[in-house]
Amino acid sequence: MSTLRFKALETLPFKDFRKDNSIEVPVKLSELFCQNVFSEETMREYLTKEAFQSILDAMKKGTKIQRHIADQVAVAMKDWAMSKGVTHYTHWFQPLTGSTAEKHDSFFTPIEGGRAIERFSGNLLIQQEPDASSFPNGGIRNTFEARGYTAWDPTSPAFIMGTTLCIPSIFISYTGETLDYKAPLLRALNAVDEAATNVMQYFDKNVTKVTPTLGWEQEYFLVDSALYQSRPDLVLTGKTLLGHSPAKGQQLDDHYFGSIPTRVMNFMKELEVECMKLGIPVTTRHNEVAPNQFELAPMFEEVNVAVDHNSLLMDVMARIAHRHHFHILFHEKPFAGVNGSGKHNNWSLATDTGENLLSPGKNPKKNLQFLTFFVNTIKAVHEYADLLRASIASASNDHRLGANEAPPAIISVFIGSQLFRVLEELEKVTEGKLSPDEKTDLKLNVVGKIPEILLDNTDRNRTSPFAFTGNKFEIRAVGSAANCAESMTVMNTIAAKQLNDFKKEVDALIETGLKKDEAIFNVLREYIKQCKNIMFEGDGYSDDWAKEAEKRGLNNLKTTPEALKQEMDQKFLDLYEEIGVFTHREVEARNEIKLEKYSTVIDIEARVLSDIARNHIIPSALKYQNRLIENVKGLKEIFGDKEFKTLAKEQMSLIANISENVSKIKVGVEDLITAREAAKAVPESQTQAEDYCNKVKPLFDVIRDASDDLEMMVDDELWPMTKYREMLFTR
Ligand SMILES: NC(=O)CC[C@H](N)C(=O)O
Repeated sequence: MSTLRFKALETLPFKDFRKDNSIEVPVKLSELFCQNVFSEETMREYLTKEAFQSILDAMKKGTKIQRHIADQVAVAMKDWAMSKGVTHYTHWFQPLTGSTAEKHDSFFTPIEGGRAIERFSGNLLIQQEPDASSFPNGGIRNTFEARGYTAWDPTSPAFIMGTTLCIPSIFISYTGETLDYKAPLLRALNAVDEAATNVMQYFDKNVTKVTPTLGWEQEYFLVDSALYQSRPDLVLTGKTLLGHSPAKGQQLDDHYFGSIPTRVMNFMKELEVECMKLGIPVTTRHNEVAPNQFELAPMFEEVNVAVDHNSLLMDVMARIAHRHHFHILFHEKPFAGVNGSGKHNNWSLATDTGENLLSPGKNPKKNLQFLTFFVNTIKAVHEYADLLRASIASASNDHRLGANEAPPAIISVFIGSQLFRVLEELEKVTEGKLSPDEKTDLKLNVVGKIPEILLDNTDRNRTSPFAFTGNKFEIRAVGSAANCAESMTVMNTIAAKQLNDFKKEVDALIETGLKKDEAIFNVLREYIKQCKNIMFEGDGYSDDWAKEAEKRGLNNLKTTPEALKQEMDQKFLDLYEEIGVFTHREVEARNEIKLEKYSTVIDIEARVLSDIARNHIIPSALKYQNRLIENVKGLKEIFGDKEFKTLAKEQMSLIANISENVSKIKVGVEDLITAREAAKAVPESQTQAEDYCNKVKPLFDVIRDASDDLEMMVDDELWPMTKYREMLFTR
């Protein structure tokens, strides 16, 4: 028993340090809230009135911060941070690598006479110039203009991690193109603010700002770190590339919402304390459906801050997990045969007068307002479904979509049968002017009924990629490893475009002499007719739905390369330019980056799988086969030619079976290597990704099937790979 698997398992027998790693948690978590954040309250304390007002204006109205104010803010930030033991600062940003980036610089500055001081200035706060040549740029940056800039985003508060002051920032190229997730998101958020505020003038002239909100739900797996280290596939790819499913998985539904294992609870508690200090308002924790799968969710926040908080959280989670001897898996499908992990994005729009625009109100006017934003959102998804699909595309999410409570790749909208009936009523609204009777009927019996309906809206559909859940839309298709900024940029861009179009159409009807409400009803009626085909209430996994969706003209972009190809449609390029979110060049660059990433991920998986198959699986299978051969030989020696044939029948069939699977693996690996090399040599990224998807990836199954069969034959004591049972049920 010399394999890594057994060494890892030996460390497990629940040594005390693994069991009791609990920390003291104050009863009032609220006391910790924002302790490490340069929050509004802290700013009020540390800044002059003028500087404080200027930051508030920047946050709320997007006004520019003047240089002398930035200097004051920098000094205040430094003083506050130093009072908490901070020595360094960093522009904290989110490049297209998928993780966060930080380069720490010290406040320490030598001055004349062998002396030194701690210094931080407005210049350094506003802009940094990281050596950025190694970040993904999709060909935007040539090496001769390799500089990139990070610029302070005053709309997301600075925070302290360890002994470093982190300043949320955007990341752009020397030539001004965005190279991160935040910069385009901010553009999309501004666009939807403007569009929604304009539409709100029909309903409430006091509204001067609309802020999109996001509440994400983060699903994840925890695996004992020793077991994790024993699986080269988990370490190098974040997922298991082989492994027979255990007899017991999630069939009994006994993990979901079950009592949280002590060691996990200790991890969660420490995590929550850290989140509180960082101002991440986490409120919910529970066991998810798959064994060793969990979820954490905060209160919703403004989208920009929510996105930053999610990126920050993922970083913090990984670190705290290590302290509890866990490794956290954010991969969307680390284990075959059980649920994968999503990051459902709950999206809505909030006004500066305190209203949620996707929540129906107390009177017919408010309900028409609700319907306006509700129908426009559905219409936006209808028009730009493929873009939404592309925003959630990744090699890892491909494994998750379409099974185990994750939605399929066909984008549809679920609103529940009762709201669906309301829309059907609205479809019947008369064209042009409405009679007084019809108006009253609409007010009382259709629009007026909405609040009641929603009170009773218990419909849930876990197979829907985009579901209305009473006062928000839940984008269920987003993967657990994704940066929510991607889907949020698309969501807010398409909502902005749709609301702009709506405003134009309603205004045009008002010009022809219709009353405002009549004009709105008329436009909504047409929208409902146009986008009915994207609404679907049934089972998203059924073959019937795939057929029906095709009839309805909805795309079923099953794989990332298909989705990314669609992203380059002229309609989408024009949309981005019109709303001012991306230039054509930026979209092309991002598309290129995603394609390259896809191919690279599959390439790495192919290599890891080949290595494991040849260096771990085949040798162990042969070792066991040799044992069997020895056994057969022994039987022959003892019992003689005739009798041994009956006695050794099982062993001989096993020997043959092992050989068959070993050859399948051997041939599979050879084919995989050939296909991988061919795909690697393809120069054009789209074709290359398609080759990796269609010619390389399918070969994984051949190897995996043979290996998983062997796992069931080979003596447990000789099997080198830590088993699913061990990874999923060690807590
Ligand atoms: N209960 C749930 O909502 C499960 C969701 C599922 N884990 C997903 O992949 O999205």
